[in-house]
Amino acid sequence: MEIFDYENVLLLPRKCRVQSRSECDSSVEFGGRVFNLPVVPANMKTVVDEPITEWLAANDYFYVMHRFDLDSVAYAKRMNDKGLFVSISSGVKAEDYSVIDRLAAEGVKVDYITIDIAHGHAETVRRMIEHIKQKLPSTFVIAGNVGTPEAVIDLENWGADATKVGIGPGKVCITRLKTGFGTGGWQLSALKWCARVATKPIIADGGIRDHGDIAKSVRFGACMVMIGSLFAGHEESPGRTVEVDGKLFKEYYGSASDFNKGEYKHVEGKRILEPVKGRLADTLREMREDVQSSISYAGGTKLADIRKVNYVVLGGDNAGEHLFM
Ligand SMILES: NC(=O)C1=CN([C@@H]2O[C@H](COP(=O)(O)OP(=O)(O)OC[C@H]3O[C@@H](n4cnc5c(N)ncnc54)[C@H](OP(=O)(O)O)[C@@H]3O)[C@@H](O)[C@H]2O)C=CC1
Ligand SMILES: Nc1nc2c(ncn2[C@@H]2O[C@H](COP(=O)(O)O)[C@@H](O)[C@H]2O)c(=O)[nH]1
Repeated sequence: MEIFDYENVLLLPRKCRVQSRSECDSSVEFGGRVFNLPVVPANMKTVVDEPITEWLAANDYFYVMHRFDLDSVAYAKRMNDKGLFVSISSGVKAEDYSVIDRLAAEGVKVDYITIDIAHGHAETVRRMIEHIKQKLPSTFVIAGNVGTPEAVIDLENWGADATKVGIGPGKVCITRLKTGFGTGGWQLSALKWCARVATKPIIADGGIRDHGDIAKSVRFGACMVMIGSLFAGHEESPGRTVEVDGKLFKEYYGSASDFNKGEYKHVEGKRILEPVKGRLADTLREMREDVQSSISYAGGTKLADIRKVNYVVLGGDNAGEHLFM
């Protein structure tokens, strides 16, 4: 099996078919809606909050609200009242079942639910998928996180409408160090491996360091790409602003860090500082331009055309050119 990651793969251009990159369509259909970009900010407390998710929904970007210190039912109702689509997160504990029950009992419309736990290839996730499908049958269910084809096959068979792939590639992740497991360091080839068996959309989650990594994720099978660190350092990001030597930073911490959990138990995340880098809308505009450019290099006009390109693996035992997946 080939092992590679974002930093040692490059995609190969094909003859250009457009006169301007503005002709390239970066939009993606996901769960019955069309979004401007195949990109979603991570459902983490230092990445999204209510105002950011409102802005994303109102401007045709996909979002997943986090589930920490939040009344998800009240949040979903507020989004309903504003006429915005609802996309929330769920765990698998008793309190998460009661959230689903309340949403159903109170008739709250929920468009997307992401079941998001550390080790998503688990019977607990199977039971939660079944519960959501029974109580909220029209809700699109995303389940994860996983890192193997076996897990993708199981989650799909258990009723998930999409799976989220990535165990440990995140910038504030320490799962690899604490447990010895994960896809950190080979996330892109793990994605490729999972996409080969998937029959439903995959969200590639974690490890994106540059905008070009979005096109690489699409090339290797992602329909959507979840990003934390690249979004965490904006002026409106919810993380605390910290000044160091006259420079402004935003706090970015893992959902499984003691900073998020409030205690040091089963900690698999850390805290870092991200330099403040302007407004979120400007980054999204630049990402869109970069993805449009990626599509043009792929010799295409739409996102799916990126899937057709060849690639090279730079350095290491797997180095060489690859004609197809
Ligand atoms: N993508 C990634 O690499 C990772 C992401 N995270 C993120 O951190 C957040 C918190 O995750 P998590 O702690 O799972 O959520 P929760 O604290 O909601 O825990 C979910 C449930 O799963 C159990 N659980 C968690 N990990 C394992 C495991 N390895 N084996 C068996 N049971 C487990 C927990 O029990 P108990 O705590 O008693 O074991 C708990 O009952 C999530 O948003 C998650 O996505 C966390 C780690 C890795
Ligand atoms: N192992 C851990 N992974 C975590 C934790 N908190 C979040 N995450 C994952 O990271 C991505 C974001 O990755 P990035 O490289 O874009 O910054 C996020 O979507 C989660 O899947 C954690 O505490 N431990």
